Amino acid sequence: MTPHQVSVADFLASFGGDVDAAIAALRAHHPAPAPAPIPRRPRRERSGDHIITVTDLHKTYRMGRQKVAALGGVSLEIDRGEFVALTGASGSGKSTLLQLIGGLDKPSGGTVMVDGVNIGKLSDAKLSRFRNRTIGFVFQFFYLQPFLRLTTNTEVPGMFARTPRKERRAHAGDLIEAVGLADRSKHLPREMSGGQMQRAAIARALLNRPPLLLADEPTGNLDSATGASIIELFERIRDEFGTTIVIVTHDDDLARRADRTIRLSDGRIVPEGVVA
Ligand SMILES: Nc1ncnc2c1ncn2[C@@H]1O[C@H](COP(=O)(O)OP(=O)(O)OP(=O)(O)O)[C@@H](O)[C@H]1O
Repeated sequence: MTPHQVSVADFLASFGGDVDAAIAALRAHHPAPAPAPIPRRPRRERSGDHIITVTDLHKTYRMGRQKVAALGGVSLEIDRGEFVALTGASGSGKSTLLQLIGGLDKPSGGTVMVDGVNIGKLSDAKLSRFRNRTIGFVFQFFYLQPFLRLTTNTEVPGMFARTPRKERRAHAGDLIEAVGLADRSKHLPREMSGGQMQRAAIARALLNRPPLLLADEPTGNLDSATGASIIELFERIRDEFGTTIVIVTHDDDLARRADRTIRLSDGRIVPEGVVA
């Protein structure tokens, strides 16, 4: 034994045999390293195969006599397989734009094409079928059914799509595993953490194998480490399933991870390179 080496027994004895005190002293001496920042992935080449084309989109909300112009002529294209972050100050129109792309609300003017379909031309029934097949939605507050266990919660979009029970159950199981919740499949939402509930909501959004995933502040209700794991999950989904992902976010870490950021200001897109 060199003069600098001390046996475990001697080391413990110097704490009067108190193991917890010895561990605390070791931790203080070697603090846990700070989590490594998530490396920035190289920006992808755009394919030019547009899954979303928005042209001169306007949205004005009317509240009695008052009019609020939420979007004032937005045009954009998003490629198949792209991961895009919509950013901008509060009230700049991000959620409104996401809702119009998802067919959850009607524009006051302009068109939205998703997967080759002009969604403004669809009847309500056709739009609802189209949405269920083509778009997965993820929200800040998860919106899981509180009384359904994880497997059944994940199956819900398949019930609306009339997918045979056996098939949708098997796919729900695969997705639950893919989002890292295999050991929680019998849990109710209240028996899961916020990060686990968001993973569950993401698994559910993917059940009908939609080519497009829209997420409104998906990390808004999570701490930063949990948020980072959700960002990684989105990247994996984009890479493994080729899903196009569009996210509204205030989270700079999340926006930096996207292939492209589209910034809104007062209901319009800020041209790249311009400081809003
Ligand atoms: N249902 C509504 N009725 C009336 N005005 C609305 C409605 N929804 C949004 N607005 C207004 O439209 C504008 C854009 O709102 P939107 O929610 O799209 O902004 P946002 O950028 O997503 O904001 P935040 O980051 O705060 O969520 C805001 O001025 C808002 O007050």
